[in-house]
This record gives sequence, C-alpha cells and structure tokens, in this order.
Amino acid sequence: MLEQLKEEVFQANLELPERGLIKYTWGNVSAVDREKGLFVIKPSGVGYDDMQASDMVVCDFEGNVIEGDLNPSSDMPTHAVLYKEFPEIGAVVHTHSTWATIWAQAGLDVPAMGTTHADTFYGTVPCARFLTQAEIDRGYEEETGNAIVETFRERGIKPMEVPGVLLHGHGPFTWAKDAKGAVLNAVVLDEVCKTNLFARQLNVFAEELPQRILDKHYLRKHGENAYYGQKK
Ligand SMILES: O=C(CO)[C@@H](O)[C@H](O)COP(=O)(O)O
Repeated sequence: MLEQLKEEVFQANLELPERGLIKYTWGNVSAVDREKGLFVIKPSGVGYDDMQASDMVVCDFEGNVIEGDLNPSSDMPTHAVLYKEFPEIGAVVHTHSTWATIWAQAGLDVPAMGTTHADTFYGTVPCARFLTQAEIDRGYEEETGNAIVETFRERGIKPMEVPGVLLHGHGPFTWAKDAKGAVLNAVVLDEVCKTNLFARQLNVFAEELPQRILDKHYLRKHGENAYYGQKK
C-alpha cells in the first residue's frame, strides 16, 4: 500500500542527516495521501542508515497504524493532528535541528529579519507554548499538535504562508505541499534561526524586515504572479 509515497517519505527522511538537521534519530518526516485519508511516516527509533522504504509506517488521521511491522514515530499523533487541522498541507517534518532548537528553548518567536526568511515564511514563525499537565495526561504528542493549531488560529497565521512553528522547550515542525518542500522549509527555518541569533549578537537593535521587503520576497515566490525560482 502507498509504495510510491513510502519511497518519497523514505528519501525525505534520508535528507534530514544529509542536510545536517538531525543527530541520531531526532527527526521524522511524513507525507499524506488525502484521497485515502492516510499518511506515511518514519518508524520510531530506527536509524536512517538502518531503514528502507518498506519500513515506513502507514497511519490514519486518528493515529491508528494501518500497515507496518514497526512502530510509527513517537510524534505520529502530532503529524496526524496537523493533517486533520491544516487540510492544505501534504507533508510534515519534525527535527531537533540545533539553531531552531536554541530559539525553541529560549521560547522565542523567529522574526523575519532577512530575505532568506521572507522567501519562505510570510512573517514571524511562532513559538507555541508549553503544554499543561492536563494536556500531557491526555496525550502528549496529540496535544502538541493541538498547541500548534491553537497558536496559528489565535494569532491568525495561515499555515501555508508560515509553514513552520517552534514548540517551547522542544524544537521545530515544518510542513509543505510535499515531503521535499517540508524538508526545505526545515532547512530554511534552522538557517534563519542561526543568522538571526548572530545578527542580534552583532547588533542588539537589529530590525525586522520592513513589510515592503517581506512582501516583495515572499510574493515574488509564492504570490499569484510568482516568478522567482520558477522553471520555464
Ligand atoms: O521529539 C522527540 C523526542 O523529544 C522525537 O522526535 C524523537 O527525537 C524522535 O522520535 P522517533 O521518531 O524516533 O519516535
């Protein structure tokens, strides 16, 4: 079942160490088949060198394992919530990438301070709050997803305009239409967390991009009349 999607997810998971986003097994990628209402995710605790496409696990949006000999990533319920609540996304990435995790542990939103950010995120990348004890008792990973959704809805942020989030004290989640795009967004988020940190160290008064620059960079790539990076 979903053999092509398993290959896509497998290759995207292999890209996590290739791009320097993870150590050991601290990351996972999934992608969804909206017609079937199922998604494919990396197995839990399996090293990237030790797995193959057939090890990917098929789950439904309620967190049930539909096919697979291995346990799904422990973050599977978080991915499931995001697929249910953000119907326009096609793939999800979670890592503990160093620079994004620094901002997550600081509990800070990631402001748009440069055009690298603006090419991918149409504004500040939010940091979602800590879970409450009651939420942890109800189900840590599912409530992690709910905290992400709550953050976007309360702050009026469109998930496909800002395809990423930090979880306070934890790390980043990113998403996109497909798995390769979600990994790219994870790379960009980690990179801008790095450059933002040093920019602020160099100049504590370093400013966010003016809206006009943010508009230009984001809309030339993602707007109705996008032209940047477009193949002929
Ligand atoms: O966030 C965490 C642990 O804090 C997880 O993402 C692990 O880092 C990876 O877990 P598996 O995908 O191997 O279950």
